Amino acid sequence: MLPTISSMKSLISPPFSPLFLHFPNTKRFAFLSLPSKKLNPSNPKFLHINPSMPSPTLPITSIPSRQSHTDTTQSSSPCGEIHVIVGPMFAGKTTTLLRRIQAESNNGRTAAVIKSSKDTRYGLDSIVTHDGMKLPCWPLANLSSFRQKIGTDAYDQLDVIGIDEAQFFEDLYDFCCEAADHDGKTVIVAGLDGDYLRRSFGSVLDIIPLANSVMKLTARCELCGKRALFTLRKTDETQTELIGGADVYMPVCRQHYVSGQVVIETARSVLESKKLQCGSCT
Ligand SMILES: Nc1ncnc2c1ncn2[C@@H]1O[C@H](COP(=O)(O)OP(=O)(O)O)[C@@H](O)[C@H]1O
Ligand SMILES: Cc1cn([C@H]2C[C@H](O)[C@@H](COP(=O)(O)O)O2)c(=O)[nH]c1=O
Ligand SMILES: [Zn+2]
Repeated sequence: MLPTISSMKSLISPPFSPLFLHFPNTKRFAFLSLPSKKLNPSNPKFLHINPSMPSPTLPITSIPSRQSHTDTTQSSSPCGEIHVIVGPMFAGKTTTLLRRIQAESNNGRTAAVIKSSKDTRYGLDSIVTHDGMKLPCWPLANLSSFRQKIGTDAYDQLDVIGIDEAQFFEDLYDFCCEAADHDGKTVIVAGLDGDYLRRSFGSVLDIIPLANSVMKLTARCELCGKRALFTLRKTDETQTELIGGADVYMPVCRQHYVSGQVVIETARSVLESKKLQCGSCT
């Protein structure tokens, strides 16, 4: 069963700033406020996205190990990286982003995480996964405001920038170019590749040519348990951007996406013809 917001609160210990810089005698990984059982590397959930979920479908390339990271402090010209995590809703994108950020932080790198301020589901200043893991973040309307929001000095000291809900940022491409190519940051981006109609969503697919690695995750089809590649919208709303969770969306396999869309579209046209008939009665 998914945790409710109130039960999630009991998992949360949020006294941390979204950005932890070099504090003497302070381990920088402390800034993650995850349930401790999930932070324990001996817990199988730590190493695998979720035993209840299928493993990721073939990554185009896998995210490289820490050893392969360029040490930007040794280099005269900064050399950043871009890693992209995509998939339908409930696939574990936020979970993966969060674990990756934690791993970077454990390796002594300084990290900050950004999410879109459009998503106010769990309060503005936290990223929360569908199963209740949480970390502080910078809620922003656009990425170009990030440097000014955290301050230039803090930005310069950052090694790693995580971006969640990347589909909502119009300036994703320019920000990633600038951060990785010019500023030497490692940028880890998580977002939906497709919307509920399986159309390319925002600029997520545009940054694939910039990326060091791309990982497509899958969820479990809510109707048959097979790998879910797509997100089905259960309501009749048609705008592209519609914030919601399991109340509005469900992960589905290809077969159930197609049959689900047929059901939803048939229901919609029946309702519309009923409305028309009613209108002609009066
Ligand atoms: N149909 C579902 N409804 C609600 N939660 C789900 C569903 N399927 C999987 N989950 C949970 O969501 C978790 C993934 O959450 P999260 O990392 O926030 O995914 P994403 O960012 O891809 O939407 C899974 O580990 C699982 O516990
Ligand atoms: C498919 C689809 C999703 N959205 C919204 C719904 C959620 O608020 C986010 C996705 O969150 P997650 O971390 O990937 O679970 O995007 C939307 O606005 N339009 C869509 O078509
Ligand atoms: Zn299915």
